[in-house]
Amino acid sequence: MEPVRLFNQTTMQIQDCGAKGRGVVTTVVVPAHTVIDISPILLFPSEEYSTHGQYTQLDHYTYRWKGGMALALGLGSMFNHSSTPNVGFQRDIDNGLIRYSTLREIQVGEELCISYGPNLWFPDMEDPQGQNNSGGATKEPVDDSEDETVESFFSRIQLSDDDSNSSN
Ligand SMILES: C[S@@+](CC[C@H](N)C(=O)[O-])C[C@H]1O[C@@H](n2cnc3c(N)ncnc32)[C@H](O)[C@@H]1O
Repeated sequence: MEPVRLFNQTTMQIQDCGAKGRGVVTTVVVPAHTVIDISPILLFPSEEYSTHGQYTQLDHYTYRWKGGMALALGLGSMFNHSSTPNVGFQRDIDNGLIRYSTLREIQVGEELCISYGPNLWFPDMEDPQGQNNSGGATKEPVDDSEDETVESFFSRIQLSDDDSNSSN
């Protein structure tokens, strides 16, 4: 696939990311803590999702949401997973939106990835030896408490630092 420039996102492109399929890549340096996308969501009520949606391609793209499962329209559905994400996201339930922001400075040509949480339903190509790399697990999308915000990301990093200090 040839990289596709987006009309509404002049600094991002969708491109082939090998075994992960399509992904989002930046064509400029993006500073840390920059909101890079706000995706409106399409809500599938719980009953409709459990009867139909979960048996379709939608199941690879939806986020857990209050009252059902949500499809992020636009760029939000194109972010691949990384266990060391460079993008965090925050659900805005009241407004039916997901906000995506960078967790660190991102360089030209880097892929933008979010964390899907601990229960992956595919083998993780970014982390083949990873402990969450259970490929084929039942999909269990992250819930609200697991949203990777800039704040939660940095507090998690802080915890890891503490852990490694204590084991030294
Ligand atoms: C929300 S979609 C992301 C966009 C998708 N790559 C596409 O081309 O439409 C999620 C799917 O992307 C693939 N994917 C995402 N992150 C991956 C990773 N780290 N390793 C392997 N596959 C990944 C998996 O097939 C997953 O079901």
